Amino acid sequence: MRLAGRVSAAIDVLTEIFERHRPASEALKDWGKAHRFAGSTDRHAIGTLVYDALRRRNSLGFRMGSDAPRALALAGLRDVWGLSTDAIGSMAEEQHGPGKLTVEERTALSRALPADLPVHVAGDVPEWLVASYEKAFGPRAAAEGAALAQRAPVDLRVNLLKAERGQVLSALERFGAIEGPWSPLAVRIAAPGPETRNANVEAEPAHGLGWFEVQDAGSQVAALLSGVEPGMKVADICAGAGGKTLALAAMMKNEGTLVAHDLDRFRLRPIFERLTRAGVTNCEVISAQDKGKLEAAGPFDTVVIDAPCSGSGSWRRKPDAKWRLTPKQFAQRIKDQAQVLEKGFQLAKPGGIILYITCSVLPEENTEQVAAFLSHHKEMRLVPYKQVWARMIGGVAPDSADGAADTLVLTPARHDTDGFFMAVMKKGG
Ligand SMILES: C[S@@+](CC[C@H](N)C(=O)[O-])C[C@H]1O[C@@H](n2cnc3c(N)ncnc32)[C@H](O)[C@@H]1O
Repeated sequence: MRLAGRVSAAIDVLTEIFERHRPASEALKDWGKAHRFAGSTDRHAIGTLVYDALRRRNSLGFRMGSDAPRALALAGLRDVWGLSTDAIGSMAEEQHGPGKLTVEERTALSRALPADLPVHVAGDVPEWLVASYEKAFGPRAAAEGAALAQRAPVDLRVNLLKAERGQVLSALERFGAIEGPWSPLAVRIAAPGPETRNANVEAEPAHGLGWFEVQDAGSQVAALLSGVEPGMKVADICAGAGGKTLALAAMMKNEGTLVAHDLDRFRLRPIFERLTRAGVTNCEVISAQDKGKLEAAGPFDTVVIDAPCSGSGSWRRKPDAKWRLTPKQFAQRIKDQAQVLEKGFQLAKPGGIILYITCSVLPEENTEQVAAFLSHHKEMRLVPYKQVWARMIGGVAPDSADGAADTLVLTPARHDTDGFFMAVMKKGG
């Protein structure tokens, strides 16, 4: 396929996503199934344009005066792919292309945008969340939003139960793998562009051997700040597919007890295969159907709560979720977090640690949630994250993106990771 055909396909996929409220990944998969003639390079380029347009829906829509699929795709070619208006115009008129540009489209594609764009446009943030962004980041709200609207690299966590970082770097040399930021276990592969294919690292023998897992460097830091050590009794009570669980098991060197639990047994399902591949031998998986079993396994030295959240810190990777989130869902997540924090409190032993994590940058889910929890539990206190960082990671800990002294917000703009929040809390003692 030539670019013209790929752009038309991207417009069709965006239409499907908007009109039928489909997740982008599913809409793209279905398009591929229905157009078997398209090769993997075509599918990759179409997917790249779809995701680029979704990440920057507000700013691209502002440029065009419309956020219709065609407008977003054309503006994406201009603002993200760097094509000139003339190049877009010629492409559009080719066979299978999206059709001749109108005079209005040409004007919109050629104009310079004003410097003082509102935050929801400059930062590609849903308008109803601007107040939250400003609460977190003050005058840097737009810059933080804009960084969350860029393509993201692929980060891997080296599994020390099976390999060293040097081995993984060598195994993935042809993908241009380099050391990732902050975590001593992080390996990074640069974000792919339209012409550079995604590194399908999970198809590599080194992945099959359990040498690494795909995990953002920020998520790796979150696991490290749990402070867990070999021999401890640890519960990961929102384990999902086990991203943090695997990291915790490696930190424990398979010594001690690790319990992985999740309310949703379907989310938990992939954990079994992942634990086996990673060589984890000290983990017991307890689903919500095993009534009373989690409580009976406690109390725990450390309870890790990787809480359900808006996912705002992952919007580089799941940009459609950014526009799908509703105030009602957001309010529900906040209630869920309060509930799971209570559960964690019950499970932690006196003197134990609770690590509260979200993959969000929004204060309602982060500092405000923790403040509410601490106000109900006078025996809980925050352990400044820099103390734990010094012990577990070493070197100078970065400042939190929201300026907080004791809790840490990592962001793409400030730390070159996905957005994450972590609060380490101690129960009495
Ligand atoms: C952010 S995801 C976990 C991601 C996972 N820890 C990882 O690293 O891949 C949050 C999880 O919390 C689970 N969850 C929500 N409410 C819960 C509750 N009250 N108790 C336990 N798990 C809960 C959800 O099913 C979801 O799998």
